[in-house]
Amino acid sequence: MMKKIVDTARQAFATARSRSLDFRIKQLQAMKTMIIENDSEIRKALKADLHKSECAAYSYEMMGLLAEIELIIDNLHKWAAPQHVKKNLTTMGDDVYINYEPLGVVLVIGAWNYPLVVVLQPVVGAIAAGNAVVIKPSEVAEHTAKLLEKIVPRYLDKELYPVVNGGVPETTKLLAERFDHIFYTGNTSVGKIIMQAAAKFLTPVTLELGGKSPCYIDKDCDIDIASRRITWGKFVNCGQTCIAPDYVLCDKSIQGKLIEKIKETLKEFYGENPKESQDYERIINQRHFKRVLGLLQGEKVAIGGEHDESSCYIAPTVLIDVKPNAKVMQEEIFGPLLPIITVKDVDEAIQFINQKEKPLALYAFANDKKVFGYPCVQNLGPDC
Ligand SMILES: NC(=O)c1ccc[n+]([C@@H]2O[C@H](COP(=O)([O-])OP(=O)(O)OC[C@H]3O[C@@H](n4cnc5c(N)ncnc54)[C@H](O)[C@@H]3O)[C@@H](O)[C@H]2O)c1
Ligand SMILES: CCCCCCC=O
Repeated sequence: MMKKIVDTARQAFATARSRSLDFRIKQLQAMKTMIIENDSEIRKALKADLHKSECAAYSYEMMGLLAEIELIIDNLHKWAAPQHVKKNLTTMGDDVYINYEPLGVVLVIGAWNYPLVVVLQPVVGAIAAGNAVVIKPSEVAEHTAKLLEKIVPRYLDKELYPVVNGGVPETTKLLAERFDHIFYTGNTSVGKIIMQAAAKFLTPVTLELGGKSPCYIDKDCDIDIASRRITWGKFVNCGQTCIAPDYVLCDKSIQGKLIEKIKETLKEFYGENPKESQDYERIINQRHFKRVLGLLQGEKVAIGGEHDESSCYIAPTVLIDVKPNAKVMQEEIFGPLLPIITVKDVDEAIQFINQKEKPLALYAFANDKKVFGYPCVQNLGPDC
């Protein structure tokens, strides 16, 4: 079955219809229409999968996707045009230019945490570049996956852009086929499996993986702003965001104020009881609920800690006095737990981070223009 789907996409690509810029733009316009016409179905699916609010569904999933489609439609003719190249001694007798060619059949494998945008955004790019695309949503976000399987063929070319649903066995079978590019979003262990499968055909890959994203707060920076931005970045989508601040490193003298400010901000964002807030998401399933709860065991809770297995609810939780070798420090948390570890200065913070795996993202709140040799990230989250 997988072979048939990929062969059909390859034959459709061979007809060259996906190469025409007008065709690509029509497909992208159709995807835009699909999102707009199925707005309420999409919001329902995201609610069922992750308890996303209407506002979160639009702001974090649909808005970026629509903006990306519009940006590409507006610029595709310019971006896809051959680029002039200056001649040199070896090319002086030739017509010299760079011509952009589609790769062929692309496989897009998505993750469950932002199950619409993480799946469709790479598809948008692959269509714009003239490819056929086999679309594999995450089975973990089952409502969104089923919805994509239902609506995509109603709007897009069915042969060029098939949606394949299923779990590990189906994805494994898909990966046995030859693709011309694989775009995978998900955890690092599976990323290695994807890269191995691609290596068999020397297929190039794009791997959007996870990891730890430390946050450093200097004692002389604006704690109100830092805690507000960290609270947003950490607890949006119940901590299930690839680049969510994973843990905080700060001076002991500011820990108390930081906790107090995070508490205040949580109340403002989610009210007295986040469980009753329409704006607070849920852990995707019981397996991940148990995994996150396992990271909480034995740790000292400064805020939150409440949980309810039947609804996969874990309150926004801040942990203190966490040991550098605690379990919660060993793996990407991917849930609403925020450990705070005190350090005496930025050098100790750097040393701490360098002992661990290379961070995915690094957030620094400091008055210095540069920390860790990089420009400071000052704008995590809404500045309001
Ligand atoms: N860098 C980014 O842009 C980005 C964005 C979102 C999520 N992520 C990362 O993704 C991770 C969360 O996603 P996840 O991995 O739990 O998602 P997941 O469980 O949905 O897996 C991702 C995809 O891999 C497939 N898959 C799973 N196991 C497989 C196997 N053994 N062989 C072949 N295919 C397999 C699944 O079918 C799914 O389509 C986190 O680490 C997060 O940081 C990264
Ligand atoms: C706030 C939207 C972020 C989407 C990032 C995807 C990674 O998890």
